[in-house]
Amino acid sequence: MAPPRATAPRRFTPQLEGFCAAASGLADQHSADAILFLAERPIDWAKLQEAFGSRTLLVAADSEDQLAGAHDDDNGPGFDTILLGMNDAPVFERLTQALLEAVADELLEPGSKVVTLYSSYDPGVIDSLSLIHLDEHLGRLTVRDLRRIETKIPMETIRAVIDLAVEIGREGREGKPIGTLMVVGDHKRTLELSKPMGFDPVKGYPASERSISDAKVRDGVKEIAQMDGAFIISANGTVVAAAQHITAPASTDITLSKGLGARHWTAAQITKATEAIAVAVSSSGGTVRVFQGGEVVLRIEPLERAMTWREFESEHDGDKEKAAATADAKKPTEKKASKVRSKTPRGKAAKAAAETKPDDAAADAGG
Ligand SMILES: Nc1ncnc2c1ncn2[C@@H]1O[C@H](COP(=O)(O)OP(=O)(O)OP(=O)(O)O)[C@@H](O)[C@H]1O
Repeated sequence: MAPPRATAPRRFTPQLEGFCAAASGLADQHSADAILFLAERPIDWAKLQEAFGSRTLLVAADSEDQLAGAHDDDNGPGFDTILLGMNDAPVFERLTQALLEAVADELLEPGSKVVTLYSSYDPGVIDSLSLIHLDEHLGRLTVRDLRRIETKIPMETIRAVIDLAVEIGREGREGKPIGTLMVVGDHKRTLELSKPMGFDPVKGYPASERSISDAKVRDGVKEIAQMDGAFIISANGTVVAAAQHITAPASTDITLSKGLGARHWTAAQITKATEAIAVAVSSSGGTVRVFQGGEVVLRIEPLERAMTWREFESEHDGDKEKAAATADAKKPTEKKASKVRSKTPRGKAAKAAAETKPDDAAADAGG
């Protein structure tokens, strides 16, 4: 394990000044959307802001100590901050996580260009600069990303459901976009918080004919997804019920971005009330959002290139996690994915996105 990084304030050295100027120049030359500063200790934040002028600056760090004074509620300059808690991870993993979280918190668009400033050779000294195109960088969804969704539900089931959701979001049905909601795991409790909306098309079929690992069942799910309501899927991947109205209680400590309606609030609420994971496909745009514990933990954008489940080799424990290339990855028009873990203090931009409370959403959705 790496030693904890020092948190004594860093001097604004001529080298740091030089890197800030270089980052600003690079950002201007490439019309970058933001500059991400990976801080390892507090800094003269006012000077940092001065160095970047009106350019959008995000500050990421592993601990609150390292961000001391950088928040807008600290009488500091008020940067958007991202808390990582990945002290012993290699710098490129921390950068990736910072970018993913910035997308999750809507501080960055998934297709943004970002100049990053960080320390890679000399701990605590800013000595490196990169220009990152998020489309390319976040397009590789790793098994490790999914492992961050801590759950008892087998990864195979989660991956199969996400693959299916991504297909539904991309393809729609008969040329029309469709949205849907799939609630996975903790199905007994979820059933208690649901009621049929009418005809349940999977009722009466034996469990062996309702497994989402079966291509025919996946086709059936795509067909049924046009109907109102949610699918309830057990942890082992059996479609337990379809066209269900989820009646999970509204929770006051859920916040979602403005624009997300009843389907997404339902996903947040059912995952707050149970151990389930919910996968929502938006009918407007095909974005897939994965919810756990009442919040979005993964967002997959309907981008142009293939989504790949990349084999990931852990640098920490030597574990080699096999991600079989899915059938999806071989299809020519597949989407790319970006990953989200919402555990950061939400920044200014996210707040500016005027988050709504459940009651507002219910009103928006007409009930
Ligand atoms: N409590 C619920 N249980 C199951 N399905 C629901 C529930 N609430 C809404 N839905 C489904 O979500 C559909 C879309 O609702 P709404 O447009 O308000 O959601 P949304 O979050 O804005 O999703 P989208 O981005 O797809 O429009 C409804 O027609 C219904 O099928």
